Amino acid sequence: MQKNIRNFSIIAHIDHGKSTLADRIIQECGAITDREMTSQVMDTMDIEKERGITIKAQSVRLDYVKDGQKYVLNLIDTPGHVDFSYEVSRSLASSEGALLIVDSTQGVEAQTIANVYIAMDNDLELLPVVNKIDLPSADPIRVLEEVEEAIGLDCTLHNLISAKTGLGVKDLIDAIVDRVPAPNGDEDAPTKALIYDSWFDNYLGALALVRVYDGSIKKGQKIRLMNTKVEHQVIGLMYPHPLKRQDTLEIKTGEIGIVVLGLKTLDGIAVGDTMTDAKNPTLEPIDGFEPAKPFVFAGIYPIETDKFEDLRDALNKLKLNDSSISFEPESSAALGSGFRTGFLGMLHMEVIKERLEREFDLDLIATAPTVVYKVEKSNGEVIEIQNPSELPEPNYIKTIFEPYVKATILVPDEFLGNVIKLLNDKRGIQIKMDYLGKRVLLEYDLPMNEIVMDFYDKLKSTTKGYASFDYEPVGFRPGNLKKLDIRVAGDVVDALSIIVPDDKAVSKGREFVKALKELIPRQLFEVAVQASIGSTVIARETVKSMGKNVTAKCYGGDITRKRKLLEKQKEGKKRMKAIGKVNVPQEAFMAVLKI
Ligand SMILES: Nc1nc2c(ncn2[C@@H]2O[C@H](COP(=O)(O)OP(=O)(O)OP(=O)(O)O)[C@@H](O)[C@H]2O)c(=O)[nH]1
Repeated sequence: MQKNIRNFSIIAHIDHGKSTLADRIIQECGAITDREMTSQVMDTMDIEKERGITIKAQSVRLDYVKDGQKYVLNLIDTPGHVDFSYEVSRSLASSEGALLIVDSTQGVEAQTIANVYIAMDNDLELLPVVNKIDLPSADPIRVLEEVEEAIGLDCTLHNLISAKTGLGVKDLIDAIVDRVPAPNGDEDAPTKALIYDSWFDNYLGALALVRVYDGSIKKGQKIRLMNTKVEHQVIGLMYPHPLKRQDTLEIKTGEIGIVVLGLKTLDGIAVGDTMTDAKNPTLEPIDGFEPAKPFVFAGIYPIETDKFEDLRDALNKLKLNDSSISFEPESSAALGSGFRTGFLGMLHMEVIKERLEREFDLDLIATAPTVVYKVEKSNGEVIEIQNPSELPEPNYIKTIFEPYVKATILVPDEFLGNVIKLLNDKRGIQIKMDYLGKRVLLEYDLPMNEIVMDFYDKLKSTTKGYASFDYEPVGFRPGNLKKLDIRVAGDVVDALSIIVPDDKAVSKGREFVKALKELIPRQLFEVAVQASIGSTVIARETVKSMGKNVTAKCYGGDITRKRKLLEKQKEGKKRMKAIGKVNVPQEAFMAVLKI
């Protein structure tokens, strides 16, 4: 019965306690015993546990009794990091309400605001929840005032909780039942369901997590995916649960559930697509479908050239689970054969690289990440560039367009000057500036490439860690940009080319070669490191020759020490790539991020 269903999400800034609260709600509903409750059931991936972040949205169906009435609560966990904001918006679209969690010792942060905008776009009932009230520094009254001021949300009705101790959590669940609206789909209409997550299970194959809006999905039904237009048979249906999923024959109107389609890949099961009945389809898909698009690209190369096929296999396997990764073979004069790989953002890139190395035992070199540029050529043709080295010669280019984002930043006013200076350095354009007590809320348009570079680290260090930041893409704009090449021992190293604003080309070039000089180890000969634009050299540094054998110091005496040194050298080599005669370490390919 729809009137006894409550679909809700939890939104919060990173570390404000979403996962902890989700675990506590699950426990309170008795879905998991204390013994089963390992540390944070909702974060299941190893890397999630290690880094303490939520990458994939997890959902769970819970039973709850209030005033003698049985309710089904569907808790839809959302990822916390900006890279995964697409999944946040799909998760929120599947709910009628959201708990807005704010840490009582921190207050509203950039991501709180960004997520609230998404929730408001989806007309969700927002329940303000102030967490961590067990901490001595908790200041819930100030935090509630801030929520009212920054978000304009009426906080007369609110919940004060400690997700850690469980204080206030039962009252919160009662509030969910009372205040989150029940779904009100048309039970007799053709099947209409939103895929809001999909993943790959080694036993069951591709799985789609859906929210049913109208009609129902039945076991054995032939369904159609409206965007990809493919049809599949429903092999099985389950209700989601982090430990023990429950089989069912039907997912009814207003419910969420997992659809087993018996497919060997995730291809075509795109998050955001609408699932309907193949014979009696609904007329309109659920709107707002746009597939998750990679925004950041980097070259990934095996250090040992014969591992190219292994890398391809590994990427194919990861893609089964994560359809947002894209990759195509590319070859680099400097690095050999590898793949140009697309990611949702920097964290996503780090996670994938780490998984490739850890789960597939590969030694990899990654080039500095770059955004996608659109180039209008003199002949009118428009091309997309995922790799700076693909940029056509200047006389073939009419305009280069670069992607922009809308950035939301919250910063204590004492650091406002630093942050505005940083944003100006990063070519930011101010849209909005509002005071929020002792903090300032800034909205800026920024070239995305500046964020891919070390914007976040700089923001943190210039504000002693007190600023918070979130962003969303807002399309392409023309830029005055040039390609900067790096030559090592006279040869252009394609994997080190970058695209820079014209007026910063010289200073960037100087800093880049300085950084490289420090990173390229001394060789047996002198190595020139130069920056050039076209054929003009704009900066140069020299790596002096080392002259001596590293083991020479050991006088041939202490063999264990000598072996250790050689071992160390070998370790060092693992992460080096020979470019011509010069060994270049991994760090050099990332050096551009630090200038
Ligand atoms: N003292 C105290 N600590 C809490 C409370 N709730 C969460 N924490 C701690 O705060 C930290 C972050 O909590 P998480 O639940 O991982 O935060 P999250 O919002 O899920 O973070 P992401 O999944 O990365 O977005 C953890 O160390 C928790 O133990 C609370 O009520 N009181």
